[in-house]
Order: sequence, then C-alpha cells, then structure tokens
Amino acid sequence: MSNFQVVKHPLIQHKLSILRRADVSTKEFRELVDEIGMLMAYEVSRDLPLQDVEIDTPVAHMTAQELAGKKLAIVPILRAGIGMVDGILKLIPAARVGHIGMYRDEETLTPVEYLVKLPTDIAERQIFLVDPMLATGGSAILAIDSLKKRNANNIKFVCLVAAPEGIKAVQEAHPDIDIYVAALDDHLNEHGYIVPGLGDAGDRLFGTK
Ligand SMILES: O=P(O)(O)OC[C@H]1O[C@H](OP(=O)(O)OP(=O)(O)O)[C@H](O)[C@@H]1O
Ligand SMILES: O=c1cc[nH]c(=O)[nH]1
Ligand SMILES: [Mg+2]
Repeated sequence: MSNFQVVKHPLIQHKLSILRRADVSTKEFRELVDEIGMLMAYEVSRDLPLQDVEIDTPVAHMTAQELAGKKLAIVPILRAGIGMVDGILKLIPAARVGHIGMYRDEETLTPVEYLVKLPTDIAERQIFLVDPMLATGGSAILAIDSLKKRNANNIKFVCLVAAPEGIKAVQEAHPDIDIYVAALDDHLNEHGYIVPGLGDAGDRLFGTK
C-alpha cells in the first residue's frame, strides 16, 4: 500500500488556516497556495537521491553532496493545480512542467479530461502531480491513469486538502502512488465539496466566482 502522509509542519498548518477563511482575497489566496506549495515540495523532495561532488571552499577541499540530477516533472491538474507550480519551481527550478486539464461534471462529479501536455520523456521522470483538492478522488485517479498510460510510473500526488473518501479511492485505484496532503478533512457534502474544506479552489484562485 502507498505511503499516505499528512504534512503537519506548523508553517503549512498556519497558512492553510488562513487559506480556508471565506474572507481571504483572491490575491492572498494565490500567494498562500504558492507558499504552501513550496513548503509541501520541501517534504515531498526529502528522499531525492544525492551524489558526492568534490568542491573547494575558501578554506579547504571537501567532498560535498548535490542532487543526483534526477529528472523531475511537476504536473498540475488544471486549473487549480497551477497555483502550486511556481512555489515548487522556486525550490526545484530545473523541473519540467506538464499539464493535465480536467474539470468535474457538476451533476455526476465525474472528471472530464480536456488537455494532456507532458514532457516527451515523462516516462523517465519523477513526477509531482499537484492539485490543491482531493474530493471524490475521480480527478486524481484519472490523471494518474493518464500518466501511467504514457508509461510514467514514478508519481507522488501532492494536495492541500483531502477528503477521506478521496484518499480511499486513490489508494484503491493506485496503491503504488505516494500521497502527501496538508490536511485530511471530515467528509464530502451532497455536492461533492470537502467539509470544512475551502470551497472551490479553482474559482478562489482565479477569481471566477
Ligand atoms: O476529487 P474530485 O471529486 O475529482 O474533485 C477534485 C477536483 O475538483 C477541482 O477541480 P474542478 O473540477 O473544480 O476544476 P477547476 O480546477 O478548473 O476549477 C479540484 O481542483 C480537483 O481537480
Ligand atoms: O471542495 C472541493 C471539492 C472539489 N473541488 C474543489 O475545488 N473543492
Ligand atoms: Mg473548480
């Protein structure tokens, strides 16, 4: 079974509590998603491989360590996932960015895929699949299906707020995928929204409602 982790760092929890507030402006919401994305990247990148490198400090020669040049790709699920990309790129600027466009049909809550644009060597890359919200799990499952269809298997799913229903669904569909969330909320309401959640992340991020 996959690794499922709630990242409880105090900075993440503090910023997430501000993000949830109904009176937060679009500008603040965008800045907070960016910052939390960066803080989540710190945790998710914890096991990236290192290699020895010989360097000279002003004082002495030493064997230091650097990232082993593992190829990375950040893949946001549009639209809301876009909000997390820049924060992660601040820490890992050489990462490539792929996009998976998807929206939930409001009646059926079934995800509809409308765009897949990925680096050509996606199968060789460690992928951070990002979306602030994991509700029924339908969108994440379809995005992972889409990546696996293209032979990408090294995937970590990074999300801010998750419902237990979504975690269970993703773990059942894709037991090999590690999941990192900033919060595990209580339940989904009758409209498929996470409770207490933060509302519609895409609309809050882009000011579309
Ligand atoms: O787990 P699920 O039940 O599939 O729901 C989660 C999805 O819903 C939201 O996207 P939405 O459909 O609102 O699209 P948007 O990002 O364009 O607003 C969210 O960003 C996830 O992608
Ligand atoms: O609560 C939810 C559920 C799905 N998508 C969102 O943006 N918010
Ligand atoms: Mg939305």
